[in-house]
Amino acid sequence: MKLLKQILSASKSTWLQSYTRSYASRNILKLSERGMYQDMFPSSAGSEILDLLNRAPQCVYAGFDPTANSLHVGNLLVIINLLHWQRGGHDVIALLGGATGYIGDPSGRSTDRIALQSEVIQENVNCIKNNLETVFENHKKYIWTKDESKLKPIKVVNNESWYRGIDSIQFVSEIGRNFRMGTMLLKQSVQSRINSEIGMSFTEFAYQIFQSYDWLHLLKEYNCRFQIGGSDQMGNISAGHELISRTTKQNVYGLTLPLVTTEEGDKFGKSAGNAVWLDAKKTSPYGLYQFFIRTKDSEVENLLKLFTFFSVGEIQDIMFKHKQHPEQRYPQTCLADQLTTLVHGKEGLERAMKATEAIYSKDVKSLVSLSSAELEQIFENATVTNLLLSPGITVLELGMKAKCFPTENDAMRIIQAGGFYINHQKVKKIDEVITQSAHILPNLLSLLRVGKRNYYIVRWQT
Ligand SMILES: Nc1ncnc2c1ncn2[C@@H]1O[C@H](COP(=O)(O)OP(=O)(O)OP(=O)(O)O)[C@@H](O)[C@H]1O
Ligand SMILES: N[C@@H](Cc1ccc(O)cc1)C(=O)O
Repeated sequence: MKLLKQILSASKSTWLQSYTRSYASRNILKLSERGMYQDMFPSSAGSEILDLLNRAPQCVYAGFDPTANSLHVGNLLVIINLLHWQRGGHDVIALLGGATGYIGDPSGRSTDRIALQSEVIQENVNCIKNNLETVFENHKKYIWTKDESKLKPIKVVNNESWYRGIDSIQFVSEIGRNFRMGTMLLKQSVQSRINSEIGMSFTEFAYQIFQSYDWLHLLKEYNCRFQIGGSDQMGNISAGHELISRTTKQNVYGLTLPLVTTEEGDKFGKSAGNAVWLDAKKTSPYGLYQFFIRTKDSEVENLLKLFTFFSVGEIQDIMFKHKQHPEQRYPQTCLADQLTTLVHGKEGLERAMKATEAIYSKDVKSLVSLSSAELEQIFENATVTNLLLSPGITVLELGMKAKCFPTENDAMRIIQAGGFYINHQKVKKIDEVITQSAHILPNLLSLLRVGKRNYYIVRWQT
């Protein structure tokens, strides 16, 4: 019983003992009026939780497995919920699954995950840590309008740090004993897999034990009584609740959030291949901004409630304004502005606005300040060609070399009819000579357009 005794007697760390400040609203359950919660565990614990929240600041955690080198918009909802806890004066822990990343959470998956190499896991842990810290920092800097010192810093922990020293025989013998096979088998994540043709590995079956032990560890170390996660985490959260009930006298609680889905109803996930990423190298600030700008009118109020820090009253005002002038897409702009700022800071928002202008303003000035990577990201469907700037090359030759036209006849007809643009400027003369000063941007690129929206990028080699 050494392992259990050790963990049960661990001293509470000091950062949780400084409950001196008082906050106006600690009641995190109030967020249910914004549609923030899907489920609560135990389901009858509402008044108990309310009592605890009102009595003193609490500690909450959410975990993120390093299955990719960036978090995404689905995870962002979990982060935003953590931020609400922080704003309410509570202690927030973000757990990086440096150990659980080797095991693989079966929740919501139809097949076993491919095992990741340790260098990949390490790299992913670093990237996700960076995502989390950036969002919390941007929130403090740009969105939280009150006294900065009132936000307690988040604590980022990696579960690899406590599994490293644990003996596997001792773990199975002491912790495994508290799990009943029948209960484990009944979990949705197991049921959906066990009867399938491919089945499920023991490794993934055992995942719930590790997430449960994490919670027990955090409870002992930091008095962490709350765990949040997407609704696919309910099975793991209830397993943790059971382990803690069996081994301690303490009550703990889980809250799950609705899953953010695509229009087709699929969960946005790291490994599902449809993610909108928080890392600017994977989804540019412009891409993130546009993702929220494209929100349908029928969904935008919902997303404002879930993803922003506007009060319910402010959201009603925004929607009222929208009813007067729906064509202005005001709620979508509020959503995109706040979330781009949260993820990429003010500078990221400026980059996104600059890119939007580059596409919609049709002014050459809007292209001049963009880097080559930015231009290629904005016009992501454009064909990119590398060309040598040979003296005397004409508009017609350029159009052909950049693969803008199928035949020379088409090229001549379209250019002379006014359907060809270089850097947003119409060019009609097929024999006009291309020069660096007139047709090439300072970043040695030219943006060609045929018709309204067929873009081609030329990277010039001089
Ligand atoms: N689309 C989503 N909507 C809401 N929460 C989500 C969504 N995707 C993930 N989460 C939540 O984010 C937390 C971290 O999840 P995790 O790191 O495993 O990401 P994931 O995207 O689900 O990864 P994977 O696709 O590899 O399973 C979990 O609580 C999970 O439920
Ligand atoms: N299982 C979670 C991540 C997680 C990992 C460890 C934990 O202790 C908690 C949560 C997921 O895949 O979404």
